[in-house]
Amino acid sequence: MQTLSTQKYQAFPPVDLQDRQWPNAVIRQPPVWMSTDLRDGNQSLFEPMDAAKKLRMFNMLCKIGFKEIEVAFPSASDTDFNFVRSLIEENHIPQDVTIEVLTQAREPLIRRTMASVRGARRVIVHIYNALSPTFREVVFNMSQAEVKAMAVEAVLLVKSLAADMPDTEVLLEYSPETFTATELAFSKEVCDAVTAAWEASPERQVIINCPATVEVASPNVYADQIEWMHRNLARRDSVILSLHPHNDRGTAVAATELGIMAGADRVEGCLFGHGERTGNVDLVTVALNMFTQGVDTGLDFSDIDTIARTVEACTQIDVHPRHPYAGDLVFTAFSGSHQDAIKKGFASQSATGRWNVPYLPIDPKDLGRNYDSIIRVNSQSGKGGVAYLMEHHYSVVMPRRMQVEFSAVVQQYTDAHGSEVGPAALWQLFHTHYVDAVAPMTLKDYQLETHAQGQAIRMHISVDGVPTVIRGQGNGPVDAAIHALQNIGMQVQVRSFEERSLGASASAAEAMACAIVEVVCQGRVSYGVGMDTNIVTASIKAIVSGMNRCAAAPAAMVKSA
Ligand SMILES: CC(=O)SCCNC(=O)CCNC(=O)[C@H](O)C(C)(C)COP(=O)(O)OP(=O)(O)OC[C@H]1O[C@@H](n2cnc3c(N)ncnc32)[C@H](O)[C@@H]1OP(=O)(O)O
Ligand SMILES: CC(C)C(=O)C(=O)O
Ligand SMILES: [Mg+2]
Repeated sequence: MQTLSTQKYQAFPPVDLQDRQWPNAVIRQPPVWMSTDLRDGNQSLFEPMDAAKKLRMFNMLCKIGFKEIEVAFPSASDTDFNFVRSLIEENHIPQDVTIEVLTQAREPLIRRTMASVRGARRVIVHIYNALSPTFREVVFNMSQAEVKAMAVEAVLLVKSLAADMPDTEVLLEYSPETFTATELAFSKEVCDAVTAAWEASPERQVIINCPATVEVASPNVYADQIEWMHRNLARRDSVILSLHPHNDRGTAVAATELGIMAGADRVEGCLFGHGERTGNVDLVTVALNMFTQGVDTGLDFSDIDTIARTVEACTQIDVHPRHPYAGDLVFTAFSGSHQDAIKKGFASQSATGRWNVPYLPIDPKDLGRNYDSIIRVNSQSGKGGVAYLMEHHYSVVMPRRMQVEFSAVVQQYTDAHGSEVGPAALWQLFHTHYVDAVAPMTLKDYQLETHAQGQAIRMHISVDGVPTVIRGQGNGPVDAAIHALQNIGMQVQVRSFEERSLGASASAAEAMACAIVEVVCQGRVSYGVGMDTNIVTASIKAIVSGMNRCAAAPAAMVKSA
């Protein structure tokens, strides 16, 4: 095996911030959200979105509630330029939404960018240049002063071009690209120069966006970097401090949350974490994390499935089934103890409305998802999940001991088949093992008569194919049937008896009565189930089913009386 050298990499140096405040902060307000799905998200697709997809995504972002949307890099292509033009000329931009456009800090690109937004009511012009030592040395071959001048000249150019567009309110955003890998003091120096060149004031704020262009350290380091900027930037009241985390280390969500705690006002990212390489921060997760802490985020993810399907259609990339909140499997519990706890949690929801269901940090209903997919049954499942599905889909409420008995049946099935068993297959198993347990004894028909002492029954049964008529009396039909069976020498008793009508969801069995009896027969105990439109017939069938199951039960499935 090849031994990799640890000399190749080095630890990121900690930020010198002795009295950091962010660890004690609590997020109580949402940040300003900015979606860059149509820019950073779009530049990283195999097939960038065409105009129709971009418009579909734009409309959805507006519907979710984003008020700032980076719609393009207009100098990159005619597609992007024309998309901005069409948004403006065809009046697609709601009054309360501000579009944003990105450009490198280069004169021709800035001019083209400004041309693209002519006529807009309000626009954020976003310029960037990389500040880190590697970029200064390797990409630009420039000194710190030259890189700083590049940023300032770009700001002055935007300012003068904006002055020629009196009908358009132009806001400035500046990003020191590669912020996380840049000396903090130098980032501040350039950002302060930008703020001054723009003549930012509390009434004319500038957005200073500090990107983790590449995530290079643990999220607490990003938080330190942001708090350092928050405390040291000049004219802080004239600055909207913004985050733009990427997810190279898989910690973009954490970095964003800590960055907000550290003083940031605004967050840029993409739905489901689309974006360059490992993606931008996932705004769905960040916002819903906040929502689960009681923060009103201003973003509406109450139909998360439609949002996910739309993003998939536009990006041609699937949302992972385990993606937080939106993945197909996130509201699914397979393992037995989880299913049991969730079932109990649902049953005990209090009137206070406070969500308190084990294993589920959010109510699936708040995302427009239903409970159907929550509990699924495979070989890791236990009685709780099986019982939940039978009750939820078919209104069959099994007594606890029956749950144990039936889950052993299901376990045998899943062990043999190795795959998930859905509600329909469970229903089939339930029929096979209980409702259809009609041998060796079968009930053909019966007649009941009411007497002063109670009821008399005459039952036509067959045992091992031999037809027999039996008779008995009792204080009710079930009691009479038991006596009829005992009268021919059958050792049978009913230990518990329950009946209920099956709900409308039991499609195959609408208006059916379901009787469940716990029968003791020949020293064995088993449950029997009878279903019929007539409640008495269902009860007698249940007794027969229980006796047949006692007769057939292998030793391992028999529980002693
Ligand atoms: C981190 C981010 O996501 S930044 C956004 C990145 N997005 C994109 O680049 C998508 C769209 N980009 C494009 O269409 C093109 O790259 C353009 C139009 C911006 C530029 O195209 P070109 O001029 O052909 O340059 P190219 O694509 O090779 O980019 C490299 C050039 O950009 C320069 N550059 C890179 N970043 C910046 C910057 N922020 N400001 C100024 N120049 C920059 C490099 O120094 C290099 O210049 P050089 O050719 O003089 O050495
Ligand atoms: C242009 C900037 C904001 C960017 O996308 C990045 O640094 O990741
Ligand atoms: Mg980016």
